[in-house]
Amino acid sequence: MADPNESYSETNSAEKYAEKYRVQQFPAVADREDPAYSRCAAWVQAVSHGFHQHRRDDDYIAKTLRAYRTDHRELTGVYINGEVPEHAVGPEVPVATYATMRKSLNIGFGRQLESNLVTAVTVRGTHRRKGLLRGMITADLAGAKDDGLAMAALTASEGSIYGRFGFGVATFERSIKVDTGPRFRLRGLATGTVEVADPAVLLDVAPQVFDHVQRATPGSVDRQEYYRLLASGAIGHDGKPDTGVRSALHYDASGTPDGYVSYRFKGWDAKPYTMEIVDLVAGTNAAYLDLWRFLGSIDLIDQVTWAEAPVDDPLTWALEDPRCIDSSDVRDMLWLRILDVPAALSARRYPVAGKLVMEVSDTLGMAGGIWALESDGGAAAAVTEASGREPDLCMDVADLASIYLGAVSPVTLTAAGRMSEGKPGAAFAAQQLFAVERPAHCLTHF
Ligand SMILES: CC(=O)SCCNC(=O)CCNC(=O)[C@H](O)C(C)(C)COP(=O)(O)OP(=O)(O)OC[C@H]1O[C@@H](n2cnc3c(N)ncnc32)[C@H](O)[C@@H]1OP(=O)(O)O
Repeated sequence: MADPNESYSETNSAEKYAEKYRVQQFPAVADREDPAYSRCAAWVQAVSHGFHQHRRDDDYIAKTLRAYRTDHRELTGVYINGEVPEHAVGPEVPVATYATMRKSLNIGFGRQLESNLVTAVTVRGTHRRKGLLRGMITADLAGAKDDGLAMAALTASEGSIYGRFGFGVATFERSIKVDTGPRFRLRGLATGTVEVADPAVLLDVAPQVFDHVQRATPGSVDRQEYYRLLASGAIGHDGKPDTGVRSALHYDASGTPDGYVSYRFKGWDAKPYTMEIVDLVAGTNAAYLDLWRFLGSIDLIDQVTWAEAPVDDPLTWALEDPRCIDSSDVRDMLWLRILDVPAALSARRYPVAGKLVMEVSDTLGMAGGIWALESDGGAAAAVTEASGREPDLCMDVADLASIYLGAVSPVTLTAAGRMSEGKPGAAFAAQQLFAVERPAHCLTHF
């Protein structure tokens, strides 16, 4: 990794504040006897503060750091140099936090690209807008590129923060409420079996089932340890075991689990009576529909809600009455940042034959240039440096990230004035080149 202090001091605002702050980067430590544990514990408290959550107790911190350790998270903290005012939070608590872990991203047709996942970005309100985020993120992206990674990814708290750092929205999600009353009927018949299971089995089964999704779904990001804990009820959003979580498994014809749903009853005070999906992971089309058949059949329940539903959802087309779905809050989900354009383009498979010369601009100066992409419509694609050639399509690196998984159309980005065509029809050609085999969707928040 690049030295965070070095890149940090390269930015103007950082130079100004270099004397006031110091940046430390360290791995997550889970052993309470380790002298570095308390630094990690203070870091977790700072993240909770940054996201307006409760102060964390020792148990929560221990569980969190165990999960972080499993994911090999690297933590960054920015600390005040010297004294803090009397009674203020101590200098051992960072004023800014940032973390990374490395996981696979499915980039279409089963191909996986190791990516730098950015998470837990916070800057204490009393130190905001002094360039602390800019310092941390530019150092980290440069370090990830130096390590040979072509891609960084994050999920954003606000849509206005990360475009300036070259991130573009690459997948979407929506919230749905599904009326499971008498009009809920799916076309066709169940092909597998669904059975209720002890949620604890998901500690083992959830990662196995998710692996099917990871291999089959463009846009999917391999999951962090937290998810199997969440799905099994071992940890709720407050860090305590969630005894309200229930689960059901879907079995294929051979009796192997290939899907699961974790869900929670919202209580007799919440009308209409509602089952809330905690996690729904289906490795096959059949598992997905059968799990919905099961959810639609739960007695005494009027509706099922899911906050992480796909936008292009087979459920809509499987329902005899698609208006059973009340959909809201369609929103950006996965943001990508291409660190190395030729490496990212070469990693992809393109479903049609074609040639495209792309000019990519990058205000951070990391990944700009002109490249020619030539695909034979099969497994092979050549990406060559093409400085001096007339580009067919010009774009910012954030827009290339948006079209990379096929979920955003270059035709739309051209209409929006974000891309420009040097050759008429180039945006449509790019749309066909960047298409993937099924709609991109990411079930992993991080
Ligand atoms: C991947 C994740 O973890 S997403 C979670 C992000 N964190 C949060 O939302 C928690 C609450 N917010 C915060 O902690 C902070 O306000 C942060 C992290 C969003 C920004 O940190 P800061 O140190 O204030 O940002 P910094 O000073 O480096 O600003 C860099 C640039 O981004 C801009 N910027 C920063 N935050 C925002 C924002 N919320 N909306 C719009 N622009 C922003 C700044 O104006 C600045 O622009 P410029 O360089 O063109 O002048």
